[in-house]
Amino acid sequence: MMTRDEYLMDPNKLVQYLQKMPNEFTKEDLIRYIEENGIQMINFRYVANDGKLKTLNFIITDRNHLDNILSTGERVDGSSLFPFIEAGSSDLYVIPRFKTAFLNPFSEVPTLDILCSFYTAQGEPLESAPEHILKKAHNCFKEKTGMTFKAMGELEYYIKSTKAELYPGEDQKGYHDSQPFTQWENLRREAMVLIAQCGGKIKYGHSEVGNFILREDGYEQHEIEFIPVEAEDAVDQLLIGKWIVRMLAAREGALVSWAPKITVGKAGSGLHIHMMLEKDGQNLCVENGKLSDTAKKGIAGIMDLAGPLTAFGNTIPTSYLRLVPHQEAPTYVCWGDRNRSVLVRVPLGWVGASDMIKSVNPCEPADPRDFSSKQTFEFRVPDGSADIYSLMAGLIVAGQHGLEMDNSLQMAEDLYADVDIFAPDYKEKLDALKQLPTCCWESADCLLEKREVFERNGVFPKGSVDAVVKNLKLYEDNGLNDRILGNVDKIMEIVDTYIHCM
Ligand SMILES: NC(=O)CC[C@H](N)C(=O)O
Repeated sequence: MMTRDEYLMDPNKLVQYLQKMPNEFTKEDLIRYIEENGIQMINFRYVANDGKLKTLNFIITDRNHLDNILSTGERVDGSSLFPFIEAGSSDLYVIPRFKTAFLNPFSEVPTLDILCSFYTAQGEPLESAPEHILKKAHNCFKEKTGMTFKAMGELEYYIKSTKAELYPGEDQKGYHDSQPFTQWENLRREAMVLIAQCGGKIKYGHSEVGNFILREDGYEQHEIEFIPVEAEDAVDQLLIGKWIVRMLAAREGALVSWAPKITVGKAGSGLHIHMMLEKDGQNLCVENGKLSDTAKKGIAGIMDLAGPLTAFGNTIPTSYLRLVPHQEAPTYVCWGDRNRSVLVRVPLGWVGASDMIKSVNPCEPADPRDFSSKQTFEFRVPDGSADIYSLMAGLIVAGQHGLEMDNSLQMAEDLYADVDIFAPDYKEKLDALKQLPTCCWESADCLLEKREVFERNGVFPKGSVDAVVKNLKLYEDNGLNDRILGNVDKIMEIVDTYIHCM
């Protein structure tokens, strides 16, 4: 086994150490690591209200300066980062979270990046910062339920292809394509390596359904999926993942888009979130080989708040072009197993998998417990326009809401759909189901209607719900919503001009 010292002296081992002992990593460890590994720069990275990754560079020339920034963070202009902060009293502090440190894979000189939290000039956490809201939501969840909320995201994106003359793939049939039918597998693989080096836990990567080969400037769709970790880490990993994919694409002169929909009638890009509820290291989503009541209650909470959750997860007009039937995106509030037409999907249960494995590899009988530990439930509504910190906080609130509601199990039973909900013989049941909002305005109204649930226990401060609502309503007020929804044939140009999403 490597010792703490050996880990800290090897630049490539930093991530492994931090994953083992994240909370024991001190400022002294960091300084030692920086000095022993010849780190020349530090980047503070943070996310304010627009969901974008921000950067502040420091060059390390003097030990006192280094000690200083690590101890007290740095002052920044809050009014340029958060719309609700006034220029008159705008100073904020960004304080590095040591356990998030990673070696920047793109820097010219050895550089350490550290994610930061926002604090006020009085030294209090900035209540309305999404990262802080997420922490509050998770702490409250842990305290009230005794469980840990784990999650992982699926990053779906389009990347612009150059014309593939030799091996054009088939339009909208890109799922799990291999090179050379897909042009950007290398970039995806490189991204996976770099994300892992920066601390991301990845499950797999593959090419997705949506590829447009009929256009001169075709697009290919890809996906990178993570492994469940604590909610805060899951979000940090998605943030870094998006940044790495975009950086690699920029290096190739290729455009990456997280836009929810780039052509109507073709596959959109989602940001599905899988969730898992854990206690003492045990996944509580499975009980006696079946989906547990705990998981069903969590699912009910998410269904009950599905409308308001779109306010955090589907934040731009094109988000609502994605939520249409027959495109593997949800439109109605219901849940099911293995079913991609529903709002919450319970992926393939692994009950019985032990026999399956034994029959393929006779000498490797599988332990069924290994499979039940993987069980998650997946919220399929969000897309790349999500402010992922607020969205995750919202999901935690919704999960807790479901565990506390009296009628959760009844609701789960009533809203269970075991078939394709768009099949003709399901019509009557379909008509009885609640629909998701169809534009930003409606999602803002849904959030306003349920704001009390999100504001409960002080998780979302009042001003932050208002800021989310204001942003959503702006699209109607400035006419962008009408321009997009009234010109769906031109959506590509409009999307190109305005929105490629965080
Ligand atoms: N395989 C899938 O689940 C595809 C999802 C789909 N691209 C979406 O918009 O959500």
